[in-house]
Amino acid sequence: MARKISSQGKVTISVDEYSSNPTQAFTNYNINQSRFQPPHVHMVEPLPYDAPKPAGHTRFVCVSDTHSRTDGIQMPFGDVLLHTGDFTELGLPSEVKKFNDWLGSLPYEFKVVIAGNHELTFDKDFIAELMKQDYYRFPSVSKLKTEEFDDVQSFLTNCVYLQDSEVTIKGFRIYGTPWTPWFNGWGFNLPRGQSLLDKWNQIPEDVDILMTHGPPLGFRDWVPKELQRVGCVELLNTVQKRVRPKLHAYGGIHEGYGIMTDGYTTFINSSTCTVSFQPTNPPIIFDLPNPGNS
Ligand SMILES: Nc1nc2c(ncn2[C@@H]2O[C@H](COP(=O)(O)O)[C@@H](O)[C@H]2O)c(=O)[nH]1
Ligand SMILES: [Mn+2]
Ligand SMILES: [Mn+2]
Repeated sequence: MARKISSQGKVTISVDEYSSNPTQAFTNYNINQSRFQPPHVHMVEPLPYDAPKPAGHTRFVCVSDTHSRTDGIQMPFGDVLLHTGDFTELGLPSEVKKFNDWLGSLPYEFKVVIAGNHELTFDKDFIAELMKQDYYRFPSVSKLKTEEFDDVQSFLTNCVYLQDSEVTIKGFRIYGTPWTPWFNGWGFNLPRGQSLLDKWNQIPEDVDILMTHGPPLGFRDWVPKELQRVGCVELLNTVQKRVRPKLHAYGGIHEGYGIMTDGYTTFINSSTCTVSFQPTNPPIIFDLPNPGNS
């Protein structure tokens, strides 16, 4: 059982027995708990850009994984931009500045951004380790001088940058966190299981919108070339059993672009880039009723 309720009614998530094998966890949850079955769980058609925004709603524009390829993206009308990481290829200061200029050119009232595994310079422990190594896995990063990237977050002047932190915008509590399951040793990678769960445990209850870089298990997390699900099992349990946001926005798995619901939370994988890094998937818009509007 991946969830416990304390005498104070607080839900505690524990590490799932199949945490390290998400494909197996998916099968187990499906067979034993019908966790991914209709009618509650299903795909959702994206809202057309010309759909009128209902009164008393805020329109969110979700993008992710733009990977320094923003030039041709047609941005729709909306109120709040949510970018869920991998806005660069390597987190180079020049890329971050270019991304920030692009943000500055967009008309949204608010813009909220998290990092992904490609924002190497944003992960201070990762970059410190990289600088110690005498072989050059990422030559253009390794040749940077520390003072060029030390304060890289400060280049993001045209957005709110979240890193294991939250902001309230238009009454919505929005929490953002960049961590993803270890894959090829990039930034913000952690082993599946307790290490990632420790990060998810920092997400407060009552968050309206959760921004992560990668997907939870079972919701737009399929990697066709490997016939595998790669979403985080502990993230799924945290979202469905403890935090229960209205919107979970992410990217990370480019092939998983699309929208699903479990009947309560809407899951949006808005990866702009395809698996071959072509920036052809359009931003996804989503309307939420303003908090306090009944
Ligand atoms: N089998 C896995 N494949 C993964 C995982 N994370 C990412 N990927 C694959 O790489 C691309 C691009 O990701 P990026 O972070 O380099 O932009 C993604 O679309 C997947 O095909 C993983 O954890 N396991
Ligand atoms: Mn990516
Ligand atoms: Mn990524």
